[in-house]
Amino acid sequence: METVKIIIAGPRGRMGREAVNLVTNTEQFELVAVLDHKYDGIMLSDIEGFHSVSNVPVYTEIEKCLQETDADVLIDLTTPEAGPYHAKTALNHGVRPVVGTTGFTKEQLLELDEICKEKELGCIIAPNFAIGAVLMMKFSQMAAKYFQDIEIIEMHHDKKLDAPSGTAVKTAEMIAAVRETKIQGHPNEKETIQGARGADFDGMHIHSVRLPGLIAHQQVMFGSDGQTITIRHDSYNRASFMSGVKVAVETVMKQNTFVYGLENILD
Ligand SMILES: NC(=O)c1ccc[n+]([C@@H]2O[C@H](COP(=O)([O-])OP(=O)(O)OC[C@H]3O[C@@H](n4cnc5c(N)ncnc54)[C@H](O)[C@@H]3O)[C@@H](O)[C@H]2O)c1
Ligand SMILES: O=C(O)C1=N[C@H](C(=O)O)CCC1
Repeated sequence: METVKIIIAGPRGRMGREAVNLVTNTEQFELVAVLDHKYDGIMLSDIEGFHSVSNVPVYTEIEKCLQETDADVLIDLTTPEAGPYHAKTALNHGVRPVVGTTGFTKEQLLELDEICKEKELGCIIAPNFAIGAVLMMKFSQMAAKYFQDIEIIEMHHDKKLDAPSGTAVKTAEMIAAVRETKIQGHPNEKETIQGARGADFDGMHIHSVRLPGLIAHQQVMFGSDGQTITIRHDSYNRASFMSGVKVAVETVMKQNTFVYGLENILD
């Protein structure tokens, strides 16, 4: 495999730091630039925590970064505001996005799909890069064929911007694809405190927990007469996401389509 030249957006973030580690420690990957919202024009090695990373310029403007850098892939680990624009701009410059940033709307996903078709380029949007989380979603989809009453409880650290999590939305979408719409609970149920029953997705309920101490966790509960099943995944650190990022970068170089969800590229 030829060396893959990579830009990372959000390098100083919790995920971005892990991604810099991954890229700089993977033989066939090369970090060619980073995109931040400050420190334009300096080198990454001048920033605390990155002294050993040599020859990587910092940009604050994506257009300039893409024009001045010869890159194959943009890994985006930023915010729901910045991520969609970064992915779109990368594609328009012939650079393939691998996006971990969550909080994209359906319309934004559709637009990226259209640009991929037009440009014949690959793009991977993965709400969760942890292989265990992908299995949790697939197992939940399997269980939903037999258990139609479902509550999704996602639990994250309290610095998270979007709710529900991208993983919870993706799980609900995967379940909705195999389950007939069902309005759950008592037909006359009423919330005496707004939000008590969580968000409604096709009759399923999604509950978002935010607490310091947590990283990324989700349990999907299924109920039927006299029995329940709980399918749960826990990420205890952000290294848990990196094998998925590596597979996504390798895969996006080989295909020219839009992919939403790591389950679509894992064997
Ligand atoms: N897909 C996954 O497996 C996965 C796992 C963890 C987190 N996430 C998602 O990844 C994103 C980042 O998470 P995090 O915990 O690292 O957040 P974070 O707040 O620690 O990091 C985000 C970084 O993005 C930078 N940033 C913000 N706006 C920017 C811009 N316009 N240009 C360049 N950089 C910008 C910030 O300075 C910050 O360093 C979130 O959307 C989160 O939900 C996804
Ligand atoms: O830390 C976060 O933020 C995470 N977000 C993703 C989501 O929204 O599903 C995945 C796990 C970590």
